[in-house]
Amino acid sequence: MPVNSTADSESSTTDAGDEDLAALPINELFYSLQGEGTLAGVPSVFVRTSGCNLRCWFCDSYHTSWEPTHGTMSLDDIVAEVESHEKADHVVLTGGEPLIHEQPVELLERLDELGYHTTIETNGTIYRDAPIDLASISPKLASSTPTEEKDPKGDGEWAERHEERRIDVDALADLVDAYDSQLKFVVTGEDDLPEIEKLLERVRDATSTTIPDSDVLLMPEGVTREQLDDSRNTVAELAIEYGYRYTPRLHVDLWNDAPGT
Ligand SMILES: C[S@@+](CC[C@H](N)C(=O)[O-])C[C@H]1O[C@@H](n2cnc3c(N)ncnc32)[C@H](O)[C@@H]1O
Ligand SMILES: Nc1nc2[nH]cc(C(=O)O)c2c(=O)[nH]1
Ligand code: SF4
Ligand SMILES: [Mg+2]
Repeated sequence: MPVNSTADSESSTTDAGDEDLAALPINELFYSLQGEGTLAGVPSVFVRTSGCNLRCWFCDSYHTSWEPTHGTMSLDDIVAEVESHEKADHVVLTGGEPLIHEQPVELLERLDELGYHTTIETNGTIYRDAPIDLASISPKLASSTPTEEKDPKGDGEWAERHEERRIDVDALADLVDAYDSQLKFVVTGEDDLPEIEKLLERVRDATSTTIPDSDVLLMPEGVTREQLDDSRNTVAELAIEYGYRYTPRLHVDLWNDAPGT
C-alpha cells in the first residue's frame, strides 16, 4: 500500500500544527518481523510516519527525516490496512518521529480497542498520553549529530538544532514512568558508553520507576549487513562489559537494507 508516495515530498514535517487530525503522513506500511529490541522476532505491522524533529547523520529512514516523502492516509485506511494482515497482533508505530504528530494518540486508541499490542519507536524528546504497550525509546547520543563532516547533505546546517533537541530528560522520565519501556541506544563505538551511563543516571534520578539494566539495550549502528559485520561484535562485547542487553538488527541480518522490511 501507499509506499513512498511523492505527495507533498517537499515539506519537512516538523510542525504538526496545520495537519488534518483524521490523517497522517505515511512513508510506508508493511508486515515484517520486529527486528529490534525485546520483541525481536515477533511478526508485526509497521506504520511509518514521515517527518522528524532531529536529523541523525546515520538515519536509516532518510525519507522520513532528511528528505521526507509520504502520502497522506486517513486513520480509517491505516486501521483497515493493519487489519488486512490477518495474522498480525502486534503493531509498531515508527517514523520519522511519530510523536511530533498528534494523530498517533487516536490511532493507538483505535488499535488498542481492536486488541493489538502497540509499540512506539520514539527518540524520546516528546511525551504523549496514549495506550502504548511498549515505549521503545532511542535517545540520541552526541555521536548522532550531523556535523559538517557527517551530514548526508554536506553542510552541517542541522547540527546545532539537533544538538539542542536530542535530549529532554523530563520527556524521557515521563515516558519511562507512564509506559513499559526499553531504552535502545544506537552505538557507534566504545566512546558512546560514558555518555550512556551519565544519561541513565540523570533519567534514573528523574523517574519514580526502576530502570533495570536489562531494559537498556545496545544496538550496533549500521544500515547494511556489511556495516553490521564491522560493528556488531564490538557492541556485543560492550554489552557484556557494561551489563546491558545487546539487541541485533534482525531485519538487516535477514533482508539487508531492502525496503518494506
Ligand atoms: C528510524 S528510527 C524512527 C523512530 C525514532 N525517530 C527514533 O529514532 O527512535 C527507528 C529506529 O532505528 C534506529 N536507527 C536509525 N538509524 C540507525 C542506524 N544507522 N543504525 C542503527 N539503528 C538506527 C533508531 O535509533 C530507532 O531506534
Ligand atoms: N523489521 C523491522 N524492525 C524494526 N524495528 C524498528 C524499526 C524502525 O524502523 O523503527 C524497524 C524496521 O524498520 N524494520
Ligand atoms: S530521530 Fe529517528 S527518524 Fe529522526 S533522524 Fe534520528 S533515527 Fe531518523
Ligand atoms: Mg528501521
